[in-house]
Amino acid sequence: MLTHTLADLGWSAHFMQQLDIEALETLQPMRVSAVHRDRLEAIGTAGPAALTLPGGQETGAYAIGDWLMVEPETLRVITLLDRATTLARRAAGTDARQQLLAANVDVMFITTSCNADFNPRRLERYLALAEQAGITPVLVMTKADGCAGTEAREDWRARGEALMPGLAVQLLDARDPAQVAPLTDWWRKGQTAVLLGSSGVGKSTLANTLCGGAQGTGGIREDDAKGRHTTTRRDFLRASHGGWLIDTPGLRALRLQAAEEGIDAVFSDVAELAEQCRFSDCRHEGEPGCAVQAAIAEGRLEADRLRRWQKLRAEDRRNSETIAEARHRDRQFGKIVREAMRERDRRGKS
Ligand SMILES: Nc1nc2c(ncn2[C@@H]2O[C@H](COP(=O)(O)OP(=O)(O)OP(=O)(O)O)[C@@H](O)[C@H]2O)c(=O)[nH]1
Ligand SMILES: [Zn+2]
Repeated sequence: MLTHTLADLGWSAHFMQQLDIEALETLQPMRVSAVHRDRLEAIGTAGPAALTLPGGQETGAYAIGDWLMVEPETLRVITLLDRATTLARRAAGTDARQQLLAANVDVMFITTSCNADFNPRRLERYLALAEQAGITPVLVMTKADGCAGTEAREDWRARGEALMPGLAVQLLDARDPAQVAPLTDWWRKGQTAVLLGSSGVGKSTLANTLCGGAQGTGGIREDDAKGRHTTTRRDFLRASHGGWLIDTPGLRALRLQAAEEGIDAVFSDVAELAEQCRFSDCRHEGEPGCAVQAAIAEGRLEADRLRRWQKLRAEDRRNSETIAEARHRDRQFGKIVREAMRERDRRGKS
């Protein structure tokens, strides 16, 4: 059986410093590799294990990639360590609760193709998400083999690089291991990456090339309890260079929320200009002394980029407001419940 050191699994000072000597001597760190409704799967230096939760706890509070301190004999989860990074999304429908998708992610491979899939608005959303979460984004542009010549390739690269100042961009054929290998420049041994991108851009192909055929697209075949073959998807994959890839369906299409700082990081060129406007509440719509409009007039900034920044900020504000409103509603509901209980107590006493 393949065993890993803690460093192989992504352990770092961030987690170490949360522990005292006693915890280090008596408990064992393990990393969550799968979250099921009733149990967790995790990997430690002694290998993989299924873990039980302390009485009555649900697995919803845990995410793939989490670090836990576990009692070695009983395999009981004792503590969940503070995350270095968190990826979450709003639960479906009107429910504004957060659904955890992945924890302790270092790199986000934002995947698009050198064709009509390339959509700045969508890609900027993903970039803002990464920036907001403190995860390094890398733009992976697949199907570069379809480009007609070097000029076309460089054209695509330039379009990728224009999405955010300083963005790392990699053009490649997702099926070719040699072209995929440079991604490890941003994704070292023990580090954890996620794949984001729309359907058909080559995420499964990329996962396959990165992690070796068996673990990618179709999942692995396992015998279930009745001896049947079942194909299970694995969401926590080990790449050949020793990095980890979290590839869960929920992650593949994330929506933006409460990401104002992330958005401004992606549009730092526009945000910096906006700070130089004469009026601090400048709407950049023709007010005097508008540095943004001046930059557009001088050809230093694309007018489209300003529009996309404004739209994204507005969208984020809308989504974030609904969360705040939902929290308010929850508090109101809690108040009603407490009042009802007090009323019941009063009646009980009289
Ligand atoms: N020529 C070429 N084809 C590619 C490349 N990457 C992916 N493909 C092909 O594109 C198709 C879609 O790739 P997938 O890996 O299934 O895409 P996906 O992003 O996983 O799609 P979903 O599972 O729907 O999210 C497949 O036929 C791949 O073989 C590439 O870099 N070059
Ligand atoms: Zn302005």
